[in-house]
Amino acid sequence: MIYTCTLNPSIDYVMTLETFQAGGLNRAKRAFYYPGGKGINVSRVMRRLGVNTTALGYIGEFTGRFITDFLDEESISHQFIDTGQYTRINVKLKGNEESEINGPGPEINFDQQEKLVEQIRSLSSDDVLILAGSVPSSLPENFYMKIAQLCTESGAKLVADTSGKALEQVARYPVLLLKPNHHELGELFNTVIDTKEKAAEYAARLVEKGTRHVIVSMGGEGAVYVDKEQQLFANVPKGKVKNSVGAGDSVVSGFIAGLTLGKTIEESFKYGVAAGSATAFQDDLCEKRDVVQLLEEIKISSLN
Ligand SMILES: Nc1ncnc2c1ncn2[C@@H]1O[C@H](COP(=O)(O)OP(=O)(O)OP(=O)(O)O)[C@@H](O)[C@H]1O
Ligand SMILES: O=P(O)(O)OC[C@@]1(O)O[C@H](CO)[C@@H](O)[C@@H]1O
Repeated sequence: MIYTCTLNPSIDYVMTLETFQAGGLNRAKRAFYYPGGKGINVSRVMRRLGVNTTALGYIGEFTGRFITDFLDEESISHQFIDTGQYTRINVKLKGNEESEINGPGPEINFDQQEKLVEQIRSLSSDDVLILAGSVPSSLPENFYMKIAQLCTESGAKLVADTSGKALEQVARYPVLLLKPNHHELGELFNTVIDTKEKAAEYAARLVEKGTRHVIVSMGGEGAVYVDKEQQLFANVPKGKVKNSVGAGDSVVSGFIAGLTLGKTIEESFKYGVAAGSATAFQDDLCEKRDVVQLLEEIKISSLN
């Protein structure tokens, strides 16, 4: 079974405006409400691509119920732990440029932490766990590392889409897939990554540490894939970016969905990049037909 884990889910309250002026009254033209949080986005995209997952993590109160109702509606199974506190609402403003205000997380007490640890401890080597998004400040700083350790012990395959300290911690474990963007990868190695060659060079260091697949997304500049055998570059399709929220999550979803459906690594990488761009080009997350349509615009070339 494939599980996603979102420690800090959200309702994404997306508002479109002509322009956004800080310090003034702004009126939105349109507003959308989506269940959010990186792991939840991965569950939603994978479902659309024909792969079922179970969503894990913490939710609470009516904002949490909005998420479970939405996932039920989309036939996505979930086993969330109830925090008894409001799931946050993240505000996404789409004016002349995109601005985001992400809420803090709830207080997760020791019992609630242990419940998640138990869920993860019960996974087996047949399972994949996709861990994505921020860690609420009430959780120990090494919580991602604890999860990585549990997966290593059980043999469950771990996928992580994170940054900063959490990325540094999970990269010490034998992870199935890491998908930093080029800024996050640069931050990890205290450097600036501004070319595909440099992205491949630093991704290869993660592979040396034990990660099986690394994808470095570089926004509109393309994406790089590295494993022990190959280093690939994919261009991204041309189009108008309407919404970058969830684009990175869609890359993870497309790649893992591809592998699950029996595609080759190269095809799965292409599928991931197509899913990322298909999400970037529309208001909500991508639909399968949009992903398939973009595939022919993506060319894969070798970097080694
Ligand atoms: N200008 C663009 N044109 C086409 N596709 C894009 C563009 N920007 C982003 N994408 C798509 O979105 C994917 C992820 O983008 P990015 O590298 O910004 O990841 P990220 O920072 O993890 O994303 P997120 O905004 O979801 O956090 C890219 O690999 C690509 O498929
Ligand atoms: O605060 P975090 O956990 O880093 O990010 C949360 C978030 O911005 O990420 C998703 C897009 O990737 C959104 O659905 C959600 O609002």
